[in-house]
Amino acid sequence: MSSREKTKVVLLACGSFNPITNMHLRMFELARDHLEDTGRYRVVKGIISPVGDSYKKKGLIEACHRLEMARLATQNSDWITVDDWESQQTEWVETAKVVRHHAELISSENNNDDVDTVRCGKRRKLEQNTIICQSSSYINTKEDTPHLNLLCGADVLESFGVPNLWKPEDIEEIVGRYGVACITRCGSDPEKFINQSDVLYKHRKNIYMVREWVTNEISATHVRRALRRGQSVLYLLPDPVVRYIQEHSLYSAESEQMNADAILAPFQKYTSTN
Ligand SMILES: Nc1ncnc2c1ncn2[C@@H]1O[C@H](COP(=O)(O)OP(=O)(O)OP(=O)(O)O)[C@@H](O)[C@H]1O
Ligand SMILES: NC(=O)c1ccc[n+]([C@@H]2O[C@H](COP(=O)(O)O)[C@@H](O)[C@H]2O)c1
Repeated sequence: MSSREKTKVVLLACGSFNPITNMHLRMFELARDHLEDTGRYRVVKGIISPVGDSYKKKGLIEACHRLEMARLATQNSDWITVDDWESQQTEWVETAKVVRHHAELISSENNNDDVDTVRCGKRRKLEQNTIICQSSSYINTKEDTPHLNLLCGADVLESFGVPNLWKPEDIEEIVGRYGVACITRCGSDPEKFINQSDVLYKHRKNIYMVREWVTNEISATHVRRALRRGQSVLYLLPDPVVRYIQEHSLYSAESEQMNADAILAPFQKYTSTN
């Protein structure tokens, strides 16, 4: 399959990134390798979308710091970017809505590309939604619009089963319409979980299981704990992130108590309507 025939994919990771770790970055590399190894996909972009402060997770520090650390971590990447749309919303945004927002952006950007291709006067043939621009031998089709996949760890997939955490229609939309690239994580058994869930089993072909053979339990929770105890976090996080944390004295016993008495936004939202 030539690279032009491959489906373009954008990987979107939603999470706390409190703080961003090397494992978060590695997830993107693993998923890109896995998808491209199939010979059917070309991963064109990775997006990191830190959750907003109104998510109310215990120990969640301000989004401005989490965003800045994510930006520092990806400053040398030529394909992973950070997006602040989600974190700028006044209320917590369901992941399905975040995915939809980015899918719409990608679609509108791609449609603009079509218009530009036509406007540049190089259009030779318009056939079955296919615009062939001969001078650059660039073929742009409606099918060429990159497809969005949610990138997550197996714990997020398994959290779909937690009562009042996810709306069933959101799970259906994320898995059925977009698809998920899921990185294995110690202590999780995503294949078993998929088999036990009717909706995940129905859409199992849209779930790309990405195995991390070098089992790696770098977690943001562990990093925050080490920081509270004055232990080194070097090599767990990108160096500029370590420096940023030191400069701003982030992550203390006090910051870990943030939202300690709050109810996580999805529970607040879905429990009260039941
Ligand atoms: N070691 C890991 N292996 C696989 N996936 C991971 C790993 N660490 C984080 N992820 C994934 O990265 C995404 C963003 O993670 P997020 O920051 O929300 O949680 P986290 O890193 O598990 O942090 P915390 O420890 O604070 O819960 C999630 O999809 C999560 O599953
Ligand atoms: N119903 C939902 O859309 C829903 C529920 C729980 C977590 N999430 C998202 O999952 C991500 C990871 O959350 P945790 O850091 O709590 O694992 C966050 O971006 C959060 O917004 C979404």
